[in-house]
Amino acid sequence: MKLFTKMEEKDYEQLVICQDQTSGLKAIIAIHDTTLGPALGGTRMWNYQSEEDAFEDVLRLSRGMTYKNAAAGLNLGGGKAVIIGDARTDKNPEMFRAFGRYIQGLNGRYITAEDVGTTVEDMDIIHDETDYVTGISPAFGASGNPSPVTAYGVYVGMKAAAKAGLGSEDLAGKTIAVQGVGNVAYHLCKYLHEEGAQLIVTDIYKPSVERAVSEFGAKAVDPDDIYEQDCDIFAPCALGGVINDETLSKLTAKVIAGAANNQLKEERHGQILQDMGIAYAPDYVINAGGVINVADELNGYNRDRAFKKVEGIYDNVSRVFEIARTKQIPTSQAADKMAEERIERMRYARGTFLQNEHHILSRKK
Ligand SMILES: NC(=O)c1ccc[n+]([C@@H]2O[C@H](COP(=O)([O-])OP(=O)(O)OC[C@H]3O[C@@H](n4cnc5c(N)ncnc54)[C@H](O)[C@@H]3O)[C@@H](O)[C@H]2O)c1
Ligand SMILES: CC(C)C[C@H](N)C(=O)O
Repeated sequence: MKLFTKMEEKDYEQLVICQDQTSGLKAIIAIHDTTLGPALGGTRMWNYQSEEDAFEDVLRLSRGMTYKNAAAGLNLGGGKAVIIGDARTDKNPEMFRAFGRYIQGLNGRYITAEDVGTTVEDMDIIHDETDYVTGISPAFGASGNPSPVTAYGVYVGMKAAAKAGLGSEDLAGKTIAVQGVGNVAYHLCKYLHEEGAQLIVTDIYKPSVERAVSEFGAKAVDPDDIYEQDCDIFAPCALGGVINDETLSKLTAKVIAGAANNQLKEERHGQILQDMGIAYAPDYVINAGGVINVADELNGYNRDRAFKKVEGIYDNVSRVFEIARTKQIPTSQAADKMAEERIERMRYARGTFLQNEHHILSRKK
């Protein structure tokens, strides 16, 4: 892989490769853009097939965080980290201590949190080595697991998407197909069930499916069958790239709104969704609840304030649909436009020289 060519393509600032033989740590931190502030984004632990896959993933995810944080109105740039390994079998405390020291070495350029494969407990261990970590235990006055808050954001964002695509934000009686019922989607299903939606669920991990069936009366289907289910809304809540040439022809839903990052396999799939008349709530706009919640820790965490900010996802998703409608562009492009314009405006606004710069981390001192 030609790393510099890759970095130049989307203007990445920095890649940090971390290795610690004793603990088995093999990690990559990618900092995409720090125009708005320090790069905040989670750490994913995943058993990548190849090192190249890990680089591809961390690069894509870190850029996604630049757009997510910008679109959410946060004074934070975008970054992400991946640890190569099996989250069920390869973890040890020393691995996260070593990783925490690498983060500390970046002196606040990168702030981490949870992502797929990492937990509050892992963040607490990282916190033994650095303050540049969020999503740590409430015992530290912090916000804990971001997943339930992400789910709340997806729920309110789904309502906005339903209004755009189905003419009403009321989800009672609507059929919603949920792909992956993990940490976020479990809580999402709870909100949807309470509102009276009919749920169809799938997961490669059977106990999660059984829980959704018994608690929410969901209908269970095999993972490959989820796309063609007769439904109003498709909610991708597992991994990325699920909206692609193969799956598009199977979809019956009029709305796509879910938690997964990087749902579109390629940018052109956003245009295809528009041509098909499917209302797509761009992933990084609708799933920003977790990062909004952990970012609140930088001000001294307040749960009510964080939830209030997360409620703003309804307006943000609506705004994206409005931009898409007036400019006649896909919602994926409308979201990019919204995020890029904010970054550009702030690039100018923050150009004035200050001897003692005040920024989001100044509050942590
Ligand atoms: N946790 C958060 O706060 C947060 C915030 C923003 C975005 N996200 C994104 O949302 C998604 C879900 O996050 P999570 O924290 O719930 O992760 P998770 O690992 O708890 O849940 C994902 C679930 O998807 C299942 N899955 C994996 N491949 C599948 C497949 N092919 N078909 C069906 N199910 C499959 C897994 O078994 C798991 O139960 C991820 O893409 C994550 O990056 C999470
Ligand atoms: C900062 C985290 C809570 C990030 C989260 N995993 C996301 O993708 O938004």
